[in-house]
Amino acid sequence: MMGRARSSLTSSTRKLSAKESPRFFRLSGITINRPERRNAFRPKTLKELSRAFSDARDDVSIGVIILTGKGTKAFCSGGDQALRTKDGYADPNDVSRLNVLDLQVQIRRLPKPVIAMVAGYAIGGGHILHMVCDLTIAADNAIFGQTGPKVGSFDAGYGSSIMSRLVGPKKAREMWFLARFYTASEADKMGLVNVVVPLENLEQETIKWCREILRNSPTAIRVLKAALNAVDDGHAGLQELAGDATLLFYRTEEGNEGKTAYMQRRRPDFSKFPRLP
Ligand SMILES: CC(C)(COP(=O)(O)OP(=O)(O)OC[C@H]1O[C@@H](n2cnc3c(N)ncnc32)[C@H](O)[C@@H]1OP(=O)(O)O)[C@@H](O)C(=O)NCCC(=O)NCCSC(=O)c1cc(O)c2ccccc2c1O
Repeated sequence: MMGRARSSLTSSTRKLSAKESPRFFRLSGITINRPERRNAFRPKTLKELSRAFSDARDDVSIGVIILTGKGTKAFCSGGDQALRTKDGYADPNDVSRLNVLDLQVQIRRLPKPVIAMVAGYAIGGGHILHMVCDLTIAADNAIFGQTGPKVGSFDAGYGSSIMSRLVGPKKAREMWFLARFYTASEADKMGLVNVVVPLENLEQETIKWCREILRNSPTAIRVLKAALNAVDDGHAGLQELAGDATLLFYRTEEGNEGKTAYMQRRRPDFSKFPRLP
């Protein structure tokens, strides 16, 4: 699969072939690498994931990010229950927190599309990670579900609200209250995923979707992601969208005139800029 290995995570960038890849058309693959634990995440895993997402965000040559799990048995089985404490999750000799919540916010607000590439189980906190991604490409062996009420946990944040948006309030109640597992084809019918493909085609299909996105305007996609999240994310969503407006303004002559005038100790001259209808 994608990239070079680190201890519990692989994070790498993968260039498309020169023919189809102008300089700015690249995708980044981030892999949770604990297949022996069905890719359950530890706090350390989450810190590494956060760093990898941050690197991919800051790399202006990266247009799309793929999040996946190592192997074909699981995308992610949620928080490592062996590291669960009374205050959250903790690596040995570290503080306890529910640190996956920070990663969910990071993915949600990252101004590039994040695609979950799911083979095998996407369960518990792992199921929520795929839901906060912008798109989900699922293999036909994928299985989706929450276990919270069975293992004494729940995610009443994005794990509930985004799910309800995706599958509707009745089905979201079913997923959480009964804690059943759903096949890829059931998930497809429920609107939890974008497409289901044979396992052997999963990576190829995901890259195909990335290429289609990469052909389109990065600014349009950036603003659309912020806009599609804005209402649900309240002030934080508005801040993201508003940040995009400021970013675009900074790139205009009008925006630059204000800064230049300040630096040149003169009054700004905005007279030549139209008051658009
Ligand atoms: C995912 C499974 C259905 C897979 O079943 P399968 O039969 O294929 O594999 P095994 O059960 O034999 O698993 C192999 C091996 O991995 C270990 N393992 C698997 N998942 C975990 C896990 N989450 N934590 C620790 N260890 C795990 C398993 O014990 C086996 O080890 P051996 O030593 O026996 O070989 C099935 O594995 C399964 O149901 N797993 C548990 C799923 C689960 O309940 N996840 C936790 C949900 S709660 C959560 O994720 C969560 C996290 C947060 O950070 C939150 C933060 C804020 C709010 C809520 C949160 C939250 O709910």
